[in-house]
Amino acid sequence: MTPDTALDPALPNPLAAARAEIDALDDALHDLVMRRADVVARLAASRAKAGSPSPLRPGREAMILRRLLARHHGALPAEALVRLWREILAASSAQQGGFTVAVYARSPELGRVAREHFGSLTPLRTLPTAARALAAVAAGEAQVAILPLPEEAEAPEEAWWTGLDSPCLQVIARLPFYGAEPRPEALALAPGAPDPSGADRSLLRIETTEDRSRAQLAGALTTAGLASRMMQLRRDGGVLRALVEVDGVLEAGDPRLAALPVDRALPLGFYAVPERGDIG
Ligand SMILES: O=C(O)C(=O)C[C@]1(C(=O)O)C=C[C@@H](O)C=C1
Repeated sequence: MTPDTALDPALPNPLAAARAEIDALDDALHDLVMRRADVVARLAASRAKAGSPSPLRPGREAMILRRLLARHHGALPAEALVRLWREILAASSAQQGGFTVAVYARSPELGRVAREHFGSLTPLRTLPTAARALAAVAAGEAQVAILPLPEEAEAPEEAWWTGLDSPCLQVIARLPFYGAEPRPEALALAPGAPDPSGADRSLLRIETTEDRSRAQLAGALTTAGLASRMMQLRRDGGVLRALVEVDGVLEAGDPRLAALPVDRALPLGFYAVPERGDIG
């Protein structure tokens, strides 16, 4: 079967011929999807991932999507490819026991971002605050929390990162993973460490009781080998807290943290750098 840009007018019924070709392709796709699910079933039965709170591996998912996007061509929009695979990956997690997602949908768009990422069948629980979503995960009622990406201008009570109890809960993904359309962004948090994707960024909370300027903190971070891509500052009583984004994977025990002249430097997790491709 050679791909063509037009139906073949030489055929007695070009529409029927194209539909027969689509039916054959659907059967081949269906066979492959069923084969993929068999491999996932073997993976689940092998207990290779036993003991983890959920089957979700966002770093591995990011690697799969990046690889497919890099080889993608033709008429199917890349965004449609990602939507198809998000459903496949969600179904694959469901096959392995699944998980529930607690969403602080500060805006309806954020709920939509969560739904698109986790597919149409993953249970989503919408909660009225970030604290309630985090508490649902801490209590085991959900395995993943979706919270708005922090912004410096937001009200103090919205700044959930200032009290995040890491490493009990860590940032594991940034949503949406793909798409050029402006949408509110979210972070996914879960118990346990995230899995690296090969192109990641980490979040770090630093705390100090000394009065430091943004430039002083940025300088100290650079000296320690942790040049910040983004920094948000909060002053609360006598404590200055900064949320810092750095390139790469930063985990507890990293020697660069000990070099920082602050009272506390707490890694909050990391996420696969989203693919911001053009949507044709
Ligand atoms: O690789 C795994 O650990 C899997 O569980 C398989 C798989 C997949 O379907 O490719 C499913 C869910 C994970 O989030 C990542 C990948």
